[in-house]
Amino acid sequence: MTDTQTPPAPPPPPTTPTRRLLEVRDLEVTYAGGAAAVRGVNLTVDAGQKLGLAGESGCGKSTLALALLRLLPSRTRVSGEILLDGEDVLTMKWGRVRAVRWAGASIVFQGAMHSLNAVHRVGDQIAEPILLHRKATPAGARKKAGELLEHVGLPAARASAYPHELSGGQRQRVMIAMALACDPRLVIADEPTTALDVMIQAQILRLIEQLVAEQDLGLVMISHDLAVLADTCDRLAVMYAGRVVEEGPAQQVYENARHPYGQALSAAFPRIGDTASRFAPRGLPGDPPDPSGLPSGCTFHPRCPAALPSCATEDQPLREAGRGHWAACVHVAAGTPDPAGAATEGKAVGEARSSSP
Ligand SMILES: Nc1ncnc2c1ncn2[C@@H]1O[C@H](COP(=O)(O)OP(=O)(O)OP(=O)(O)O)[C@@H](O)[C@H]1O
Repeated sequence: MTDTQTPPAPPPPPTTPTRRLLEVRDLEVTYAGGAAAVRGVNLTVDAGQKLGLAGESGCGKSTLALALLRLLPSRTRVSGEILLDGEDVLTMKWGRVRAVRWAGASIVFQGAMHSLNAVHRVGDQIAEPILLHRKATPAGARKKAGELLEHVGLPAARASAYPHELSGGQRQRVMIAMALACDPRLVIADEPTTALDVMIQAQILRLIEQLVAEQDLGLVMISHDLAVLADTCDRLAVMYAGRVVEEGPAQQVYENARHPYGQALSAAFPRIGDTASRFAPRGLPGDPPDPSGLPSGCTFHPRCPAALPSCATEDQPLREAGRGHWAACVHVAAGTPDPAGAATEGKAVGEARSSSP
């Protein structure tokens, strides 16, 4: 060997394997009265990843969130798989479900005033799951409640306050502290900022982002507001009539939605710097369908400005519309242009995508 010989290539840097926290496969939820609220949904969330779920009222977002922790009414039919850290929530024994509810995954519900108990001090409410799930002493649970309050930006002394003594933003911080009480790996936030003014909304969103990054949590954030989700999340899934009709990188779905429903939703939430033509709301006629009697074919076709005759009879699978971007639309399948720009010919889910992107 001479000293002019090329040295061997250094070993590749070690890569941290991604940890899959949630995998939802073919989830179907039908309420006792026959409402098919969630239909064939596939989703994944990895540690440190933030998934936004968007869609109009009634499209099944909250039903999906409740299904994740088996919080649906008892006569609801649920099928598919919900793998939380590899364990199927749908087939777990109840004792395990109860354990998983705080420590595996927790939910921040919309409207903190209604979710908190008005007659108990907020510190006691945060301490309760710690006492139940962490075998802590009352003093230890109270201490941890104070620390959690400080972690979400409130003085520990506010533990002695009742919910009505706090502002809306402070109550939402309490809800977030409570959701973190048992160190969950996944947090589901259902409209966490809906009732708050814009400034407080921004603070709560930044707090959620900070906590996800610090603790390498997985986040499923639900909102009807695509702009809020695009600003906060890495990926966006758009639901319509119980199905995910579009999914992809958050900014890409927001800026260049490929499903006409995603486009309509995106146009309804203009952003700063929009041109006048983009700013003008495009409007979407009609209402979402009743899940007890869904239209045939693509369920969006009665409201779709780009519907073809075949859409009334043929539903479309999610197809790749761009890198990591999927949409269930005949125009993606055919590679025909759409109002948002040039189309990419799509591969059907079965061709290129296993359960989820
Ligand atoms: N307990 C229930 N029994 C029967 N149908 C229900 C029940 N809860 C919800 N639904 C129906 O299921 C569908 C989906 O509702 P869901 O609350 O999941 O939608 P959503 O997208 O979360 O709406 P929102 O943004 O208004 O909360 C709706 O048509 C709703 O009427």
